[in-house]
Amino acid sequence: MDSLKKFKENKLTTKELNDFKIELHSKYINMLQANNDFFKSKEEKQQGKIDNQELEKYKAKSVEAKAEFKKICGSKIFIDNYKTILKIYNSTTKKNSSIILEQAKEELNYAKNLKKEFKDSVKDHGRGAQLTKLDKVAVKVENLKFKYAPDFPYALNEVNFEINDGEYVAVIGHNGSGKSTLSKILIGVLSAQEGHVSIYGNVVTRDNLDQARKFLGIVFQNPDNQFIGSSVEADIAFGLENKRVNPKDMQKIIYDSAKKVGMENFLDKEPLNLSGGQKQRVAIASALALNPDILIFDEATSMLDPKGNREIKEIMVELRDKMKKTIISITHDMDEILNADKVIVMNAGRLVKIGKPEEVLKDKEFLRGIKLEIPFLSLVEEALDKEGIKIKHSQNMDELVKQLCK
Ligand SMILES: Nc1ncnc2c1ncn2[C@@H]1O[C@H](COP(=O)(O)OP(=O)(O)OP(=O)(O)O)[C@@H](O)[C@H]1O
Repeated sequence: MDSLKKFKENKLTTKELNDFKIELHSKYINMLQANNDFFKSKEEKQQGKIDNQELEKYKAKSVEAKAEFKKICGSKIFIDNYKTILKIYNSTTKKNSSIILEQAKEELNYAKNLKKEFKDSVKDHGRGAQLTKLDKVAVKVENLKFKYAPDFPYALNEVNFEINDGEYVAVIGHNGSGKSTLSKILIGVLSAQEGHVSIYGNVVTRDNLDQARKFLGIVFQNPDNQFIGSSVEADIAFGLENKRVNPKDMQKIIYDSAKKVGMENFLDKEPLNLSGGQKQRVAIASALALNPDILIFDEATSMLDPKGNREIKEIMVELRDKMKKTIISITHDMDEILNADKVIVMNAGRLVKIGKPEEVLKDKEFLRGIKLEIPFLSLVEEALDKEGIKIKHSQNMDELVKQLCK
């Protein structure tokens, strides 16, 4: 049988491969969560809040989650497929002419590496990229198209945008508009079928993905499942240890990163006893320790109470203003767009608007039409405008009040 035919018979479909990557990601997150719950229950047991039986339940859940993660890493559909493809690939003599086979090997190699990389992708960014900055544009997305499977509709369709170095960009859109898909592509969990992502002028490919990721720090939605260490200090240290940072330098890096988010007095605290906002601050400190240029906040405020939500938004602004970081915030929270330099509006997989917040907010009917809520502040500005009171766009209520009281 020729190798192409053999390959076609053995190939994972796009859908199977994408499902595998997503499942792997989700099992990994579950494992972290269960691990944290177990840590927390140990402390609660010491404090006499729960009994041994309860503690054992948490332990069992954590063991189960670890086993599930291991299971998916070694899942038959994946390993068998990978081995078969490799065997066919290795036995074929006309490697150069067999482009499909070459692509298949790459694709499967990539998926295989994911299990190694996932630990890193959560904690381990910005470790001094080896790729050179070739451009002032931090992130450029060109004609990006992505489908979860060939017969599915496009989850992303001809998406184009640029994010300049030092810019704060909010990506908004109703459920199903493509925000999560875009974020998964930016952090390299999924790869687009068409189009490119460039980071500082480097087109991201499978070969340089790991290096390109070093420019990125990521803060996820759920503050609880981003911890690995048993104290704030250990947690921030985790990524540094992985990068084999000289232990002599670590103390200072940990302290400085914690200080940037106002957590320097919490270094010996157990992360799970912190508030949601504080946990997210530690997650930001862990990312900052590796000095990434770009920070992606993936719905990072959505599980926080109003205080935590405010804290994190303020930190995002500070990171841009004081540390000149590029901020990409993928969010449901329309209020957040007021802080941004640029807003990207997604709808049904397409980028439907891009511009400064005041430009995007001009067309309120359009935003309402794609089921987006207008920020309260803009409604106030609109009402004032109708009364003939002209004011500049404000980022928050304090600014608005100041303008009115001038
Ligand atoms: N794993 C998947 N398999 C198949 N289709 C998917 C998968 N994940 C998302 N989709 C589809 O892709 C499209 C974009 O979804 P996506 O999750 O990126 O949107 P979103 O804007 O992040 O939505 P939400 O705010 O609800 O998270 C939707 O039509 C969705 O149904």
